[in-house]
Amino acid sequence: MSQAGSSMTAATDVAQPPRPWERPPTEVVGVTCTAGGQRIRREGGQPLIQLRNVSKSFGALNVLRDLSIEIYEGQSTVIIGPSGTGKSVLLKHIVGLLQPDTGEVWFGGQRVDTMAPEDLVEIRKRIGFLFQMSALFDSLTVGENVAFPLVEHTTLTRPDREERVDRVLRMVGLSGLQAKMPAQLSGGQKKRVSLARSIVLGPEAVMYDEPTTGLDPIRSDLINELIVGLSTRLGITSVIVTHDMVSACKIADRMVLIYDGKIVHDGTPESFWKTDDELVRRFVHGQAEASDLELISKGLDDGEQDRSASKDASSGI
Ligand SMILES: Nc1ncnc2c1ncn2[C@@H]1O[C@H](COP(=O)(O)OP(=O)(O)OP(=O)(O)O)[C@@H](O)[C@H]1O
Repeated sequence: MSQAGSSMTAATDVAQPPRPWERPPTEVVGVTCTAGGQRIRREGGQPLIQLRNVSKSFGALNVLRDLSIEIYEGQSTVIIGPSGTGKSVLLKHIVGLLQPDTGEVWFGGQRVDTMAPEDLVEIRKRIGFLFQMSALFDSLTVGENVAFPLVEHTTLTRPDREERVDRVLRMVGLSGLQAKMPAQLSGGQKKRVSLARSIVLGPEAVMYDEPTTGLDPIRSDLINELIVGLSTRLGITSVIVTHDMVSACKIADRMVLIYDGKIVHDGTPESFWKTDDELVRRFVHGQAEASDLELISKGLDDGEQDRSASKDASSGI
């Protein structure tokens, strides 16, 4: 009895840790940006891609708001931001899959958004696009999937195509899988086949839309290494949309945070972890906003009360 009494006293004396929304805003929690290791964040060359004052709405939804950005040759630029903030929409503007309501999009000194469809085909040969889903043709073999852009856009002979397919499959660590069907591959292998297809035409730039989504940490790391390798060894300009902060730290020479259709922070990954900007800190540390946490907490309180009320009712109290 006395023991129970003293432990109760001790429990009330112990200072309780602050609840998540009570944490001081400047407190650093979660990961730091060490995933890049010894990687040197590279300066880019000339601007290869430019969005100038781009605005884009879908009905009443304003997605991009007067957004301007220059993406530099040879650099890996990682775009981060909350879901639905327009990151994929931005990538689609670069390859001419979407046109801005106002503003301009340029690639390699050519204006993309007003380009005739036949010229756009030429631009798209210079830009690889790795979609969120692997988007492989299920009825074609791995080799046929990777060769597809060569059949569509080149006059290479079959042996030359096969030689090129072999080469890119070797680059992504999948040589010998030409005859497999996509259904026989793991998620990570499908991504790599898709990446091989994106680079088979020898593009100057590759757009990656959430390349590691759905992959385990080891397979994600393999994709990250490939992205870094393609950029540092082949000089491919990369634009990567991701929610994965570990990947972002590893891949990025430059990171850009889009919030509410605008760029709110732009710099090296390290600058994101050092900044005092509350919005940026919450995003990179994966901290929900206090107002959302309070709402969830209130909802859980209600749920708890409902549960104990229904337990009381079923036990006849
Ligand atoms: N073709 C379209 N027609 C109508 N609405 C669209 C279209 N494309 C995108 N949107 C809307 O624009 C908003 C931004 O979409 P987007 O895919 O760019 O978001 P995101 O930042 O990439 O999000 P996530 O991180 O969840 O992938 C979303 O609300 C989406 O529903």
